Amino acid sequence: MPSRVSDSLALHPVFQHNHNQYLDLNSLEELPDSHAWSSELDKLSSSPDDHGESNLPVIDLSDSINGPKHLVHACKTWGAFQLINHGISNQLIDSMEAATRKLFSLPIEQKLKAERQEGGCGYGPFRISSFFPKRMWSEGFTIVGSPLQHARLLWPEDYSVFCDVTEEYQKEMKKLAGKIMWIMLEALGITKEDIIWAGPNGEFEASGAALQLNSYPVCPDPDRAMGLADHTDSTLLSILHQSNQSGLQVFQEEMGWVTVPPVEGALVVNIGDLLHILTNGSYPSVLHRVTVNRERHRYSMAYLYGPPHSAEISPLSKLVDHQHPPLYRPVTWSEYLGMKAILFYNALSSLRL
Ligand SMILES: O=C(O)CCC(=O)C(=O)O
Ligand SMILES: [Fe+2]
Repeated sequence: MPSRVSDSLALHPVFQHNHNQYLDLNSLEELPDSHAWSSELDKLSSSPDDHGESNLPVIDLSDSINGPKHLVHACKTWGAFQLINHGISNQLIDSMEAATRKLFSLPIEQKLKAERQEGGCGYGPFRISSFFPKRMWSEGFTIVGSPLQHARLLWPEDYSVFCDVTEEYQKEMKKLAGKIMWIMLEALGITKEDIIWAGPNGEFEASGAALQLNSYPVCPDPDRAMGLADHTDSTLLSILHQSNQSGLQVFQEEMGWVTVPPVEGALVVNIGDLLHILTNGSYPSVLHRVTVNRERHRYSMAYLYGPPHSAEISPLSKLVDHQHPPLYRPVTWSEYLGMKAILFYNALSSLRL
């Protein structure tokens, strides 16, 4: 049984890319055939229905009267929201974004020194790339715990700046994720005693997480390319910072694909599959994807938050009764990552009772 998130990422490797996979996207003037995406590759109709102004709710975490109410409504109807006044300093977010830009601006040969091995941490394409015959217009960097080992390969002389900001960012994100969890759960009548793995103080001390840094270079033919194909996250929830460039879209039943524009100071929160299971479907996970553009390089930082590695996640007993039977069988995060690596879109439904 793997003991950590990084071990289970490594145990469930994705398609092994060879080096010519790593075209330097920044230097291409035409879209290569390998990256020419066709609409059939998307699960849902992929016409980029840009609804202009997003209606994704913006929630003010400092508003203790209305904030929680609006947050819960957003979870039920959208599976996502933008969060402002979340307490993470602009300075920390800016420093983390600067570190992300610095990383991706390294020459490709340098980035490949920290190439992701066997599906775990490091530099490489998105893990979900294996499910698609075409490549996505993006590059990623996955961090679980300390990035020291990889940062040393990238910047032998000067790795501590990257490590310090990354560790501080992860620490703050973990606190924020725990806070959001309790707002969501308390609204459903769940208390600290109901979730053993929340720990004695309900602080989710043993929770697991990965920090996924993403880069979407300027694209010569954005209408035929895909930054990140539609997917749900295999998390409890994910907290995303997007640089000042739109591209993220969430799928909403009535509206189709809706663009989530960057809002000054806001973090985007997405519900993942494990919270969907835990809440017996009350908070559905949200399908999302990323489009690219020809004007500006886009970056994002996704904090992927999950339960302790071996905790069994199943619908909370308080949310289950005769009228509401449990919809999913128990699963650990590790097991679920393994299922997602094989079944992808069908992983969640394969757990249906
Ligand atoms: O870049 C984005 O906006 C989204 C990234 C994302 O969905 C992910 O890393 O899972
Ligand atoms: Fe995602």
